[in-house]
Amino acid sequence: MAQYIKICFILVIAYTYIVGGSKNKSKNKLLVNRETPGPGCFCKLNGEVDDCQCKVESLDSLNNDQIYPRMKSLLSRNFFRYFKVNLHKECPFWADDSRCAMKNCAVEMCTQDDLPFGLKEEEDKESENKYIEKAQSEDCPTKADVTLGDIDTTISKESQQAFKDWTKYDDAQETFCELDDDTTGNCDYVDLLLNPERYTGYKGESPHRIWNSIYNENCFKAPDQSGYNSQSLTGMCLEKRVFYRMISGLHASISIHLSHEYLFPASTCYGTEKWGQNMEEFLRRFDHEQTDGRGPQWLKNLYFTYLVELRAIAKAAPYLEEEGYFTGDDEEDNAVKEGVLDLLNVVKQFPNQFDESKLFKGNKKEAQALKEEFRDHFRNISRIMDCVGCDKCKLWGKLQVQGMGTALKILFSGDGMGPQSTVKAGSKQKFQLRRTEIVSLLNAFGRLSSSIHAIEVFRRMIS
Ligand SMILES: Cc1cc2nc3c(=O)[nH]c(=O)nc-3n(C[C@H](O)[C@H](O)[C@H](O)COP(=O)(O)OP(=O)(O)OC[C@H]3O[C@@H](n4cnc5c(N)ncnc54)[C@H](O)[C@@H]3O)c2cc1C
Repeated sequence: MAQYIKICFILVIAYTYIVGGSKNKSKNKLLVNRETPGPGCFCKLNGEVDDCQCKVESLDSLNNDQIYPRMKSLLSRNFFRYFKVNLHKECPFWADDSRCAMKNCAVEMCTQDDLPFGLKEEEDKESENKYIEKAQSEDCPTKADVTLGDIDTTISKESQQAFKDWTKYDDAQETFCELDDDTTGNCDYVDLLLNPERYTGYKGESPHRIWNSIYNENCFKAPDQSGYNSQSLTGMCLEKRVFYRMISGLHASISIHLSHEYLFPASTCYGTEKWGQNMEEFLRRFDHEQTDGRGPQWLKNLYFTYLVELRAIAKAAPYLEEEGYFTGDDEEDNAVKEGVLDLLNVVKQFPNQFDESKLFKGNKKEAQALKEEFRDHFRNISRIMDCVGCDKCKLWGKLQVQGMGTALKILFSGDGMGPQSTVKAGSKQKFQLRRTEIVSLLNAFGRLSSSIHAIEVFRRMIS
C-alpha cells in the first residue's frame, strides 16, 4: 500500500511538473519581449511601421522619453483640460439601443464656476470683466485685448457672423468631422481630468454595432473582406490602407486604456473595487495566439495613427507657435505657450515623419474623388460617435475622432504637402483652427502617446 501511495505521489508530482511546465511555456509564448523571436504579442511589435519609414523602436523612445512627459504636463493645463462637447445629439443612424448602466459611464459636467475666465459664457464673462476693469490698473489689457486670443469673441457682431459663415463654408470644404461648437447649442464643457478614459464596462451588442458599422460601412475594405477581419490590406490603395489603419489604431488605443485602467471587482463582499492594470485583458485583446495573429498588427496600427498625428502637429507648428492659448490668466497662458513651444521643438526634430504627399497622387480627377470619399467616410464616423451608448466612451470617442479629423485637415491644407510644407495662420488658404480643434488634436495625440507608454508598462510587467 505504502509503495502504491509512493508511486501515486511521484506520478502527481511528475504530472504537475509536465503540465505546469507546458502551461508556463505557453504562457512564456505570450510573455515575450521585443528581442524574443517567434510568435507572441510584443515580439511582432518591432521594425518598420507599415507604409512609413519609421521604426516602432524609435517611436517608443521618442514618445516615452520625450513626448509623453511633456504631453502629460501640458494637458493638465486649463486650456487643454476643458473640452466643449454635445453629448445629447441624437444618433442619426439607429434608435439609441443601450445606455450603459454602470456608474463609470457617467460624465461629470463643469458648471460656469468651475471654468477659467476665458471659457465662460459671454454673460458671465461680461460681469466678471467689469470687475476686472474696475479692480486692475490702467496697464492691464482692455476687454478687447483680453478677448483677442479668444477666437469667437474678438470681432464685432457683424464680422463675427461673416466669419462664422466663412468658417462654415471653409469647414464644409476641409473638415473631416462634424464639430460640436458654440453654433450647435446644447454643448457643455467637460473637465477631461475629472473624466479619464478608462474601463467603463461598456460592452456587448451596442459597442459591437458601432465598431461593426465603422469597419463594415465606413472603412474602405478589400473586396473579399467583411466585418472586423481586415487582416490583409493587400490590393487596397495607400489612401484606403491609411484610413483603415487610423481607425484600427484608435480602436487599439481605446482597448489599451481600458486594460491599463481596469476596474477589478472586490474580492469579498466587504472589499472594495480597485483600479489597476489588467494584463490578462491586454493579452486577450492583443496576443498573437488569442487574436488569430491580428493583435500585434493592431498595435502597429496605433503607432501608425501616432505618426500621422505627430506629422500634423509638426506641419501646424508655425500656426501653433502663434496661438495665444487664452484662458484669462496670464501666468497660466504663458506656461501653456512655453509648454507648447517646448513640445513643438521635440516634434519638429523627429526626422522620420509621415509623408502625406504620397497620398492622393496620380490622376487628378480620381485623386480628388478619392479625397472626397475619404472625407465623407471620416465625417460619417464622427456622426456614428453620437450613437455610442456610454457617455464617457462617447466623450472620448468624439474627442479623438475630432482630433484625428483636425490632423487630416492640417495634412491636406497649407502651402502644399510633404516634409517641408507647413500651415500658418493667415496663409493664402486662410487656414484657421478653432480652439476646440486645437484642444482635440492635442488631447487625441496625448491619448495615443499615453497608449504607447502603457504598452511599455505592460511589456515591463511580463518580461
Ligand atoms: C467609440 C467607442 C469608445 C469606447 N470607449 C470605451 C472606454 O473608454 N472604456 C471602455 O471600457 N470601453 C469603451 N468602449 C468599448 C470597447 O471598445 C469594447 O467594445 C468593449 O470593451 C468590448 O470589447 P470586445 O472584446 O468585445 O472587442 P471590441 O473592442 O468591441 O472589438 C470588436 C472586434 O473588433 C476587432 N478588433 C479589435 N481591436 C481591433 C483593432 N485595433 N483594429 C481592428 N479590429 C479590431 C476584433 O475582431 C474584435 O472582436 C468603447 C467603444 C466605442 C465604440
